[in-house]
Amino acid sequence: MPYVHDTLENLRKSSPAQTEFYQAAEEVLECLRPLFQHSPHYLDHSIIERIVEPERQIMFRICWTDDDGRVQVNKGYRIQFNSALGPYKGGLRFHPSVTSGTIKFLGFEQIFKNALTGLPIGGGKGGSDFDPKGKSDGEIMRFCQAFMSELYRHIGPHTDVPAGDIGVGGREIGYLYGQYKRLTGRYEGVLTGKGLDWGGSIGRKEATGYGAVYFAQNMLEALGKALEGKTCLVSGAGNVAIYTIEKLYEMGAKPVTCSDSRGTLHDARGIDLDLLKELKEVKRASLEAYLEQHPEATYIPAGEYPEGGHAVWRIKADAAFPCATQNELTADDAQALLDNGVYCISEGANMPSTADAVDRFLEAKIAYGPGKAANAGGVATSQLEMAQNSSMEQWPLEKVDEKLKEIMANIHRQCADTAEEFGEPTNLVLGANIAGFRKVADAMIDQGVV
Ligand SMILES: NC(=O)C1=CN([C@@H]2O[C@H](COP(=O)(O)OP(=O)(O)OC[C@H]3O[C@@H](n4cnc5c(N)ncnc54)[C@H](OP(=O)(O)O)[C@@H]3O)[C@@H](O)[C@H]2O)C=CC1
Ligand SMILES: O=C(O)CCC(=O)C(=O)O
Repeated sequence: MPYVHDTLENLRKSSPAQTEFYQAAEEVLECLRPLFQHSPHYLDHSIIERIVEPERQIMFRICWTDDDGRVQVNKGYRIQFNSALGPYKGGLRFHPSVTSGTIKFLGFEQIFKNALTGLPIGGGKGGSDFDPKGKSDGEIMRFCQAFMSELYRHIGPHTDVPAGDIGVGGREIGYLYGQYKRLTGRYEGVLTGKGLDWGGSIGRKEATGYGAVYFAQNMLEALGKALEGKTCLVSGAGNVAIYTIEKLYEMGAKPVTCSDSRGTLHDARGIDLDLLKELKEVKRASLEAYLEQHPEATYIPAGEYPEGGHAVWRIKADAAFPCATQNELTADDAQALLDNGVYCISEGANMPSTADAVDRFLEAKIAYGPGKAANAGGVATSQLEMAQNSSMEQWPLEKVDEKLKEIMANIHRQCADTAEEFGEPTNLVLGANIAGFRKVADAMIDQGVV
């Protein structure tokens, strides 16, 4: 199919250093080949050339003062990728590894993820190369205020609604919101993930992790299995990992690992969730401190596997939940998981498996839920927060959780039905990409050449 090949070639030339974006685009476009055979009109409308090009990219300088009185400078980004289905929606990532390519890949994935939710939200993403680690509360606040001093010009409750991602949680959303309010004088739903007393939705903090577990449950139910009694591997120790672990316990499963950038924690009796929350949400400490209360657990420092593999994926289990970051799970890790009998993978993180790892899972025909489907519960609940803000309401947990369950079941059904329609019933990557693309592409055609 020359169109797919040519578009990828052009991207390779026009985005030379954006390897993660290229990886994400290649996966989506390769999955679309059977769709174009069946529906060539998408090619006549040049949808693939248009969909890989962001509608707008904003890059800006952030100057802030550290606790020693020195002026620090960081880069800020917001990408407004596609608004065919609604206002741009997607998180902000603060991490030293962030480049324009990182934000571009995340924004691209967000288009299809948001489409799969069935809610009226377009795709966007943003962030900075600012490193929150080791910074005081005052430094975090001054950085967030400086970041918002530029961002506020580009966002609004009906244009672009940012939220959290790596390095951006409730504390940062609070400082960002305060500065938006100061600059604009408006109290409105311009960010999601807000505090529950000032416009936040009950259940948003938990939603990405809970949603990834609901997605796993949907995949297992289709196979006549359940999560109850299963041993589970979780990577990461942040927002998504913590609430994945919480929901796994509620489902009667046993999560035995979590990890951070320094290493992996393995507690064969099950991770002590209260202690994990205290270490990560309150003290912002390293996982090693867990051993002070649980000396029988093991801590494996990162770098143990010289070929780039990760200890968290080398432990015998039934299901795995990658919840840390992109490309954290390599082909060797995938093989180790398969060799150890893992038959269900639900991705809480965005693009955590390398392309080769995804191929191994698809070849093995295990239950594999790609991030853009499995972790969509977070952004979906953000849209529920927007709906509550618009109507000046706050819904009870039961209502939010019921909707989240329904949305995740719907996403699973769409992915599975579309995979079936295109003759690969176990391939939810194909199903997610075609189902998400079709919604956005149809809306783009309806709205003309803009
Ligand atoms: N928050 C949300 O609602 C959503 C998040 N996601 C995705 O989920 C993933 C996790 O996000 P979230 O939990 O919010 O972020 P947090 O910042 O809360 O946690 C991130 C976790 O991942 C670890 N981590 C980050 N980068 C690396 C790295 N390069 N190597 C090893 N470990 C790393 C961190 O360890 P350390 O603290 O040591 O850096 C930390 O434990 C990301 O891929 C994000 O895009 C997807 C959908 C929604
Ligand atoms: O809640 C949101 O708006 C976005 C969450 C997010 O960044 C993601 O889905 O990757």
